[in-house]
Amino acid sequence: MHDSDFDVAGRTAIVTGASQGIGRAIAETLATGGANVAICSRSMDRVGPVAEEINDADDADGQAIAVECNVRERDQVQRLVDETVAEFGDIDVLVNNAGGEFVAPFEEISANGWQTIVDLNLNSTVHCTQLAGEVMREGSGGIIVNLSSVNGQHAAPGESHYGASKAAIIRLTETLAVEWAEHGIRVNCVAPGLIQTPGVAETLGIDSEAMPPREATDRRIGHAEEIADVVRFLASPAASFMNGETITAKGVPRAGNSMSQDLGLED
Ligand SMILES: CCCCCCCCC/C=C/C(=O)SCCNC(=O)CCNC(=O)[C@H](O)C(C)(C)COP(=O)(O)OP(=O)(O)OC[C@H]1O[C@@H](n2cnc3c(N)ncnc32)[C@H](O)[C@@H]1OP(=O)(O)O
Ligand SMILES: NC(=O)C1=CN([C@@H]2O[C@H](COP(=O)(O)OP(=O)(O)OC[C@H]3O[C@@H](n4cnc5c(N)ncnc54)[C@H](OP(=O)(O)O)[C@@H]3O)[C@@H](O)[C@H]2O)C=CC1
Repeated sequence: MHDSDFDVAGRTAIVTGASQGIGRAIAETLATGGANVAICSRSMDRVGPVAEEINDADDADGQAIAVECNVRERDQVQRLVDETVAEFGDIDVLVNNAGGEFVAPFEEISANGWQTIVDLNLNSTVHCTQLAGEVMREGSGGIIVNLSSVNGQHAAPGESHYGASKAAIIRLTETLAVEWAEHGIRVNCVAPGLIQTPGVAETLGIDSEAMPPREATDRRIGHAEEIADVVRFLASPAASFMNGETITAKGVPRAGNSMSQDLGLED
């Protein structure tokens, strides 16, 4: 009989942007599975309590450290990598989760506005992947999971900067899967549909109290934990034959951009 291996126990994972939302759920899920996690956000006041909560939790076997790091700044990413190695000895998994956007028509996005979103989503992924990847290449390989979006796969109005940066992440994932296979590094990607997070609540004003449970199969907005579980799969040996892939997680399959449908902007 085949014994499946979804185990992440004993691994060390960096999760960027983990003070709330999807990143926080990923950190909690990996730690519950026994992984040690190094989590970051721009503010120690916000990310520190998440690490404390993980370290205090009875059901999380893994340990957590919090690092203040703006992933748009390469020198700060280097410190995140160095502190992770100093604390846990190695980096097995990198989850490039930190990201964000504002919604605006293309003609109203200034040069700095465009640069900000590309830096936040794409260039931050480059910094983290190059610097953590160096540790992985010098060691015994590793696993990288990038966060794209259905907006990186399909067009949506007001999302030109975000969509372009998230589409680029998909192609970067595919390219690195080819380039770094010889180093024992797997690189995959998750493309979520609309997920209820504090960031989305802030951007779109969606009420988090009205969420149907995860078991519901109707048209609905997703839970952060439903993305975290996909990431945990990709971070485990069960995904050993997956490299360069993008897994879409958007609930009931529909053609086109599910987000605008979720928001009632399309049938
Ligand atoms: C069909 C429907 C589907 C709708 C589909 C909806 C999809 C939702 C999917 C969700 C995806 C997510 O990532 S959810 C998570 C999203 N949540 C967040 O991103 C919340 C956090 N947001 C932020 O921190 C900010 O919004 C963000 C801009 C990203 C970073 O802020 P910063 O302080 O670094 O930057 P700022 O200095 O404020 O701004 C930098 C430049 O950007 C410009 N800028 C900032 N906000 C702007 C705005 N609303 N409109 C125009 N321009 C803007 C500023 O004017 C500046 O340019 P100049 O004036 O020229 O200097
Ligand atoms: N929610 C959704 O519907 C979807 C989300 N995604 C993607 O999933 C990821 C997470 O989204 P979501 O959880 O909704 O986002 P949130 O806005 O809820 O959380 C974003 C997290 O990233 C951190 N962060 C933001 N900027 C930086 C930075 N420069 N450096 C370090 N940390 C940063 C924030 O912490 P702090 O403010 O403390 O710095 C926070 O912890 C993003 O890449 C997003 O694009 C993709 C598709 C859909």
